[in-house]
Amino acid sequence: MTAAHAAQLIVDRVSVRYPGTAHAALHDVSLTIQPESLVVALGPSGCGKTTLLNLVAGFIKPTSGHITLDGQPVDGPGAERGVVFQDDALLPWLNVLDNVAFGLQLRGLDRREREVRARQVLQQVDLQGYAGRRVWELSGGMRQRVGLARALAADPRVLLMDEPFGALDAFIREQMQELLLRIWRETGKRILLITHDIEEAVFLATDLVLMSPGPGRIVERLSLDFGQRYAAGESARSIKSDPQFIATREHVLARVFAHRQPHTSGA
Ligand SMILES: Nc1ncnc2c1ncn2[C@@H]1O[C@H](COP(=O)(O)OP(=O)(O)OP(=O)(O)O)[C@@H](O)[C@H]1O
Repeated sequence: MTAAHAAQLIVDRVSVRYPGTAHAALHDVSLTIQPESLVVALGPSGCGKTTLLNLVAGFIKPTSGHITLDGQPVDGPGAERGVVFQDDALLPWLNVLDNVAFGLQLRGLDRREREVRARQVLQQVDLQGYAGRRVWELSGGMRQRVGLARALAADPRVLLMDEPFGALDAFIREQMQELLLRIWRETGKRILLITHDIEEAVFLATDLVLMSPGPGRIVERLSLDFGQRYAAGESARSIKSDPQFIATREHVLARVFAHRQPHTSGA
């Protein structure tokens, strides 16, 4: 193993075919997530985004190909890969603090250590005043922040985010994107995020991977710096009204439409 491979998440020529399906859900997909990069996989429904994330999370295994994190094979779920789901997947009978601390209990930290760590990450997601609240008392955006805090609590090497803002309204969604960029800058975590929202993808990604269905595959890769500009202090409004941002968004939009599966009549 080279030193360069030691600090990367590598998806190497991975294919997945679910039993009884006509097309591979993923065909020959390769992807490298470098330190401090924020990789966004974007594509229409059915292009294999969730399959890709579930592979990296270790929830499913590839039919062929390999995945390694920092030189170690990924062959099941692990605490070094923190997952944030679209529906927050919180435990409704626990309060906010205990939801965030839950995974730490499984890892053997004592009560005091768990609480200190949970309060620290709640502060990172701007929820310091909400530790004692029940999760059903929170708005959707707040619940997603608890989900993010829970994933961060274990100090994972990679954050995996499956349409994390998909259920939120447009205003809260933008706030969450900005919060994510702030946390990314503060923690330097590698992030793999999947979305079907083009503006979100262009705004957040350092590496944008465009996917297409039938079979699910990567059709284009772009290196972008809009998220880095936000993290460096430029306002989201100024970035999103920059002609370069608009041109990139339009390019991506055209590519996504060009690769949509044709609509089957009668389907
Ligand atoms: N467990 C499964 N069994 C059989 N086929 C599956 C299974 N999971 C996904 N698929 C199929 O694999 C393909 C890719 O699905 P996947 O959910 O990864 O795509 P996606 O891009 O995340 O879609 P969406 O945006 O709708 O969630 C689709 O054709 C889907 O129907």
